[in-house]
Amino acid sequence: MIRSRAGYAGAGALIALWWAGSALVAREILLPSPPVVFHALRKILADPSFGPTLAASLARWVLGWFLSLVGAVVLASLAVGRPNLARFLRPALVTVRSVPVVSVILLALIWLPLDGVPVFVSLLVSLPLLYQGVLDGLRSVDRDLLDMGRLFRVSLPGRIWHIHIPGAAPVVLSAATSAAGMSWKAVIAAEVLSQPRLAVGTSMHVAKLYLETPSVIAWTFIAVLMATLVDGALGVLDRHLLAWCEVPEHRQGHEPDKRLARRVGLDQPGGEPLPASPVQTGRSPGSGLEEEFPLLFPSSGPRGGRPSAGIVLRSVSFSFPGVPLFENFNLEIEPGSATAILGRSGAGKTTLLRLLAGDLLASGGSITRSCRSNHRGDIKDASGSSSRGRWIRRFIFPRVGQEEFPRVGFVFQEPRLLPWRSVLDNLLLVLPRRGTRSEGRELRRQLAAFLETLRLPRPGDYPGALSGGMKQRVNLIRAFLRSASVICLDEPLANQDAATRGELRSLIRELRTTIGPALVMVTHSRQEALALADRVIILADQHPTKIIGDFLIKDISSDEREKVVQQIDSLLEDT
Ligand SMILES: Nc1ncnc2c1ncn2[C@@H]1O[C@H](COP(=O)(O)OP(=O)(O)OP(=O)(O)O)[C@@H](O)[C@H]1O
Repeated sequence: MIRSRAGYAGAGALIALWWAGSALVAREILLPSPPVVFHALRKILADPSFGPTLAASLARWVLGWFLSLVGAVVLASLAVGRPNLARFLRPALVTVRSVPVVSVILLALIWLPLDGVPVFVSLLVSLPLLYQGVLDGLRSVDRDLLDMGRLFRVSLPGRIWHIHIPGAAPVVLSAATSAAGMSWKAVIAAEVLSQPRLAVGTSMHVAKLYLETPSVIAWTFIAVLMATLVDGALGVLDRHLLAWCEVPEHRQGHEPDKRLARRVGLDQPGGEPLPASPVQTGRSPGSGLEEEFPLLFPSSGPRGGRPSAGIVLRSVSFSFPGVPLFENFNLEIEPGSATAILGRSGAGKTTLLRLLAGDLLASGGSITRSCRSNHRGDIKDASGSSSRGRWIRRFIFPRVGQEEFPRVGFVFQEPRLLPWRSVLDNLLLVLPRRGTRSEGRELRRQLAAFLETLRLPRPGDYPGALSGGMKQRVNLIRAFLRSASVICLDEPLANQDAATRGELRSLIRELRTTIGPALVMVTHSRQEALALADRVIILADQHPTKIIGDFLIKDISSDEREKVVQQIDSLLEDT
């Protein structure tokens, strides 16, 4: 209120100054008084050609700005992961940015028809700003979220819509607003010089020719007003888009999301949050998950059958530049087993997990994920050195891979949830889109009901409203959806307090018992490995690494277990 009062006072002072100046000059042709300009403004507004004139100028402006936005998005998307292309484009963009607008207009006058000049100028003036804004926006997108999208084989359009756009929007919008203001001024200047038939700039030029100073100032007012209105409209768009891609205050609390409630068909989504207690669904493998939640745990996918997958690594080689991590590396993960990988920091545990998950491609040897389908025998998904077919499948048609067994789920050390999406939408992201609206609604209903059985957060909550432990639960659930047949867990209990670790361990056991995948877990904690795994592997602290300990700890007596624990401890001390 105070700000707007101050603003009115400022505007009043400006008009008073103008009035006093015009009285002092006392020549209308040099500085007309406000009433004279107001009169000229009324005449312009009453003229039937005013609407079409303004519309034509706005159309040129918007067209040029929009083409520039499209060009900026294309160029920046290509340049974002390619530093050489970004460097290649830089001189051209710096040149365009540095050339005086009037030079651009004069050249455009030589090259283009009159109507095209303002559009071209608007495009060229906006392009460097928009390109830089989109590039900075895309660079600011969280890499971890992008990795998550890729690992869960979210389709390219899905990743663009759910991760890239919300992640980049704040930076892009601010650049788009600045570019819009600059290009409007450039359009008016281009119209003054090119004089297309219907144009604000042409009208100003004509008024100036006849020394109608009040009309020139009146048209200037109209131009300023239009720029202010468009700025305001962009501000509204800004707020709407930011509300969509950011986490507004009210979503961080425990307010019920009524729209979501309707979407999932839950009667009381805003009820008290369920207590964070260990999960007790009392299920066992094959206890009817497929019947109760057929869309989450399909029993008759394209290949059919409850999955029980294993992974075999044969003579695998893999290096990062200057770090030969694996050479002639062999490992076999049994279907349905739970394997813990221990070793010093830097030994290559996470890299091994990403190779198992298919996120990294081995440079040599073979990695075979296979599962026994109930319906059609063995199904294999072999990967080794990269091939074009595999590249196309992973990046262009990731859903195709997702529909196939064996599916691999991944649990990250940190939750990697989209902050601008609810828990439900975070989980839906990794599930295939349903064909019809009713199928989609049914999928959401089943997901919400499944979360309820697991005492997970209310589906409408946003990650910002959840505790670290709750977020990690969602992270775990996400990996187990769609009947994943192998789950890779990268230090899933790190950064949690003792009580939460206990709850998360219970959840992992529960999900494993209920869904039945093979688990491969990287951990630094011997206790965790012993609590969750039935096999412990220890990697040497050397490059290339090798397995220096491989212990089966399932169904062994407490004496044997004691011995194994001592051996593990001594190997971990030696590494
Ligand atoms: N993207 C990368 N580019 C280059 N080197 C990498 C990359 N990722 C990992 N490395 C290197 O590979 C080695 C193994 O890394 P990795 O993360 O697999 O080890 P880790 O055993 O999981 O370690 P930690 O327990 O600390 O997570 C390290 O020396 C690391 O510096």
